[in-house]
Amino acid sequence: MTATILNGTETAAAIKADLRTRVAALQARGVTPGLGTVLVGDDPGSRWYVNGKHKDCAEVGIASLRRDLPADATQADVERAVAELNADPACTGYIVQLPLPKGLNEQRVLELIDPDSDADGLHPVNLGRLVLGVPAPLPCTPRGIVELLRRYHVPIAGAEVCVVGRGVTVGRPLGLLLTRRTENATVTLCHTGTKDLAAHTRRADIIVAAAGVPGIITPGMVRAGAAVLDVGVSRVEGSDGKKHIVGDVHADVADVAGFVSPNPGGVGPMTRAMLLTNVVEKAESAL
Ligand SMILES: Nc1nc(=O)c2c([nH]1)NC[C@@H]1CN(c3ccc(C(=O)N[C@@H](CCC(=O)O)C(=O)O)cc3)C=[N+]21
Repeated sequence: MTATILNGTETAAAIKADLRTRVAALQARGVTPGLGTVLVGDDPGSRWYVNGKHKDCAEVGIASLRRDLPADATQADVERAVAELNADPACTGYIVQLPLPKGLNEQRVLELIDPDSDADGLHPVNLGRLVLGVPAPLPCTPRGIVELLRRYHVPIAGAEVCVVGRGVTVGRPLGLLLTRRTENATVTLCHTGTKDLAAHTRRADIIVAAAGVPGIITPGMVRAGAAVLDVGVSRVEGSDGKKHIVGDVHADVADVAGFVSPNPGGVGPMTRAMLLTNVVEKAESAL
């Protein structure tokens, strides 16, 4: 079997085209949604992600509010940037790019974000709302995964989903999202401490690999025809001495699976599209 590619780049482009129309409708009513970012330091990866988010905003018509702080910014500096964005009426929602440089109290910063300005859906109050089933901005990567599956008509309701990874940005909230009544999947949440990982993945209709362990999902662990989504982001040095991004899914899985998400070009672009969606939805709901 050669798998159908779950093309996140193409799907994200379609979502952005739809958002452009919705932003134009908002602007016609005098509302311009704004996305804020707080970036601390000069980690090239973080800088690249934040630049990408502002490029996306420009494409869709969302205003960009950027707070770039130097690597030696103090806890008070970061907290001031957060307080400014909380108070800025032009800021529909914002994110604090993670990880923050060492020495800064990340948890404290995240808790200072106004939950109603949290574009990431990662504030403790919004994660709590997800647990309770109360409307809230949804975490972008889990939402992007569900949206990608939907657009390729991969059945979710009643499906056995094996999530590999218990991280706060992907695995854990994805389990919560997929088990809501509206998604109605059965989820097994595995992680690097799972005794017999293959026994769990082999039963799954959908495998989401978000452990951050290169190649942890091999062809023998995948049921024929299953959907396999690769969310792993590991930077490893190639034979050319350059750093490359490698995912959690072995390339040969595409010979067994029914659907695979490429990496890059799969869940990453969907994450960005869902961040924009959260901002546009918030602006629409405030009308
Ligand atoms: N507050 C916060 N919110 C985040 O959502 C957040 C964060 N911090 N910190 C870092 C992670 C990582 N992340 C990615 C988003 C898009 C791609 C993406 O679009 N990747 C492309 C290109 C990858 C490449 O070539 O480097 C792709 O997968 O095709 C990747 C990674 C969001 N994160």
